[in-house]
Amino acid sequence: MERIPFLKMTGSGNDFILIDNRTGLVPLEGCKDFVKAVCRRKLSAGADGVILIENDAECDFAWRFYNADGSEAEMCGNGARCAARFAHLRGIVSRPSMIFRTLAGKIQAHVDGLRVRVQMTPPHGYRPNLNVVIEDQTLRVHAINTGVPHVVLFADSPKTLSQWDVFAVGRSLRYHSLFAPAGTNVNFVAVLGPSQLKIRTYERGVEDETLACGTGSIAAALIAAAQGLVQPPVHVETQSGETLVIHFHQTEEAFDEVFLEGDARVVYEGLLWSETLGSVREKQDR
Ligand SMILES: N[C@@H](CCC[C@H](N)C(=O)O)C(=O)O
Repeated sequence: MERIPFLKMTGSGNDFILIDNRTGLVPLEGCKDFVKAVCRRKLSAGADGVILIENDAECDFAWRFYNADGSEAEMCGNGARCAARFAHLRGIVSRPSMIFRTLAGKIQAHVDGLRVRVQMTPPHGYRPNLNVVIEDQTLRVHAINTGVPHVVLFADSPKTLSQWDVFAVGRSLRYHSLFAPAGTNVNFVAVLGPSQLKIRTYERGVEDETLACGTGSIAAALIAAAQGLVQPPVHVETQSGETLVIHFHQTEEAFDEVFLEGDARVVYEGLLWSETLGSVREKQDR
């Protein structure tokens, strides 16, 4: 394999490896192993996911988004913000406004320096007030699909939120039969004010708590609004300490005009060497 140029970017603590794949440097078939290898922290560049920028006949570009475990996801809000800034920085799209294709649908984005705002596809599959039994406790959760599936649980206070065992509870809900076969991302949320939330997210495909999740923050804002707890625009404080802003219109039947806004930063640029990928693969195979 040749050396592959990439940018490492972070969307509020959700980190990604972005590759301009318009010439097919990374073959899409069988790229699960490649993704798993490059996302392994300490053994490679390490990231929550990989974004491949591809050609598209109709949009400015298309993307393929992969979680760290190699699974492909329909959407990623923080990744979408990084992809838009990457496309602008790399001259793939010279205009600050662009449209790109994802498996969830077309995404419009606007880049203003570090700040990127993306318009999301319409949320669907809202299932409020589900009582879910895990081990000896019954949890009240609310489900929604904001491009990928999410559930939201509300904590009584920021202190309760900080004490929650996000890994254990998140993992139990992620694999709960109620959300099978796709599984779900799991968001733990505290209300801080009339337009302010704090969030912790267990991410499907990373299989751990991440420092931020864009579609999860949107799910939290929409569900909190539906429950009468907040009003837009909603500021969501993530585990990285950075804040995401969620804009939307709420009607009696639906939410529309849903936007996610926040910073998308470049951490470094580099070349992936195949020797690293090879050694990681050998270790995984053992
Ligand atoms: N972190 C992302 C969501 C990425 C996809 C997710 N892990 C899944 O597989 O559903 C975001 O910022 O939205």
